[in-house]
Amino acid sequence: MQDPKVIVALDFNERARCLALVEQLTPTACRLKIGKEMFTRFGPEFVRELQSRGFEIFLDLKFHDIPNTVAKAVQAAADLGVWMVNVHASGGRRMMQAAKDALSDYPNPPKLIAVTVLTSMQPDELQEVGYSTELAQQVERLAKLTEQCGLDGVVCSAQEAAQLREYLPESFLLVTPGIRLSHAPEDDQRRIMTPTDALKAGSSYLVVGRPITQSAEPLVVLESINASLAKMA
Ligand SMILES: O=C(O)c1cc(=O)[nH]c(=O)n1[C@@H]1O[C@H](COP(=O)(O)O)[C@@H](O)[C@H]1O
Repeated sequence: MQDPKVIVALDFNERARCLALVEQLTPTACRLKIGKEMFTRFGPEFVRELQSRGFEIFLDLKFHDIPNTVAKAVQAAADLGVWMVNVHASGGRRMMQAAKDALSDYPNPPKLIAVTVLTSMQPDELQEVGYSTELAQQVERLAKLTEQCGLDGVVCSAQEAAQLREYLPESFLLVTPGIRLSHAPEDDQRRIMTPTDALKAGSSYLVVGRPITQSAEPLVVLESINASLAKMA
């Protein structure tokens, strides 16, 4: 597969257990995501270890800080040679532009994307933290702002993908976590969708964690997702 659609979210507290899973996967079948848990425990060295096995890495640290701090953090991610890195769109225009500008001198910069509204959030929780906008409207607002700032795409739930695709070009990446196979538990996710529905709705990449990592047969699950997506091509 030239451009695998699945990004496997590696959220483990043990390096060895994580590597035992990674050994079953191949860079042609998926990319890998390292997030806050593993990066805080095992640091950049672990990212390099996975890269040395040929995997492209989405460094999911969701930077959200003052523009200068986020710009420097994004440069640190670029120096690490990751494929993708993210910030929170709610950090605002100046923060996102600073992050984008910080990558301008890199010949092959990571894809820079922004989180709109976390896929674990549901409408009442958004209201509770002070947003009076409808959830889908808030996603749309932040996606438009992200595009205006020149970033490569957004993280959103696949439930919003079709709506966003109405005015965002194919080249603008919609990276969608909250992917669940039918009948699987939603866990702490709230806005979920199956892999094929997500792709149909316009997702560019699917972030899949527990449905693969907690499965007794992770490779079988990954291969069956890839096969179902391939059928749609
Ligand atoms: O940026 C992300 O990757 C992300 C954004 C979001 O809105 N929701 C979300 O679940 N994620 C990440 O995607 C992964 C989803 O994992 P599972 O719920 O196990 O499939 C986790 O590593 C989350 O940190």
